[in-house]
Amino acid sequence: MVPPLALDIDGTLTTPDGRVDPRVFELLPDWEAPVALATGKAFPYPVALAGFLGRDATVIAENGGVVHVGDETTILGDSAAACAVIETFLERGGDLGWGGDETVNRWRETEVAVSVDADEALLREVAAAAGGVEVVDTGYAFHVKSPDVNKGDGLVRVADALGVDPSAFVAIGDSENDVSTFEVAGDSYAVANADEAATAAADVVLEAGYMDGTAAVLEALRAGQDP
Ligand SMILES: O=C(O)COP(=O)(O)O
Ligand SMILES: [Mg+2]
Repeated sequence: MVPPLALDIDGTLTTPDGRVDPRVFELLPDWEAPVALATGKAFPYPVALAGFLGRDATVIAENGGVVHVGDETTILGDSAAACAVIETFLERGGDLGWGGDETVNRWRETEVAVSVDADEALLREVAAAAGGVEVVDTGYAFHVKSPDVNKGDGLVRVADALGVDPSAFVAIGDSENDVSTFEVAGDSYAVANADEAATAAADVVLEAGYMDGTAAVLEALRAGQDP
């Protein structure tokens, strides 16, 4: 029997150049246990991925700000403090770095994502002065979010709704926004490209990066082996 999964998306189910690795579509559609997609991306992205996998949308989005399980969506984060920080950041000459009519934040409900090419020092200075927010660096974006939500708490909520012990989950991820998931899941794996925080928090650091690492874990679990 395979375990339930908590899977990060960027850096974990993707290739180094940011594509969804095709093995995602071989390994996950028929996974015979819940698969929670736990991501910093805005809510529609993991919902779409789950849909294209032919699976129920079991989703922790926006770093835990939005959780969807069964037929219920719960908004846990509050974007007010993050939006105030972004307003000041922009007033002080900062730029989100996504270009014109960007789609990174268009459907984001509880936090604001800023490009890794943006002025990090200014963003952190404004965030620290305002308080009530944290800046999380996923390697793909800086997320200005409420410190009161995270993927791990989202996973507890998902597990409760599914009637599964959170420690039954196997988690795989690559960055500091996965640390809370690793703390909740029974077994945690950091892919080889993981940042320092994820590497330190994981039970196991994989030899292979991106989906090469993730696929190795999933294939072993499917074969009933210890990854
Ligand atoms: O949205 C990001 O910055 C990273 O997304 P991830 O949590 O799926 O890696
Ligand atoms: Mg990631």
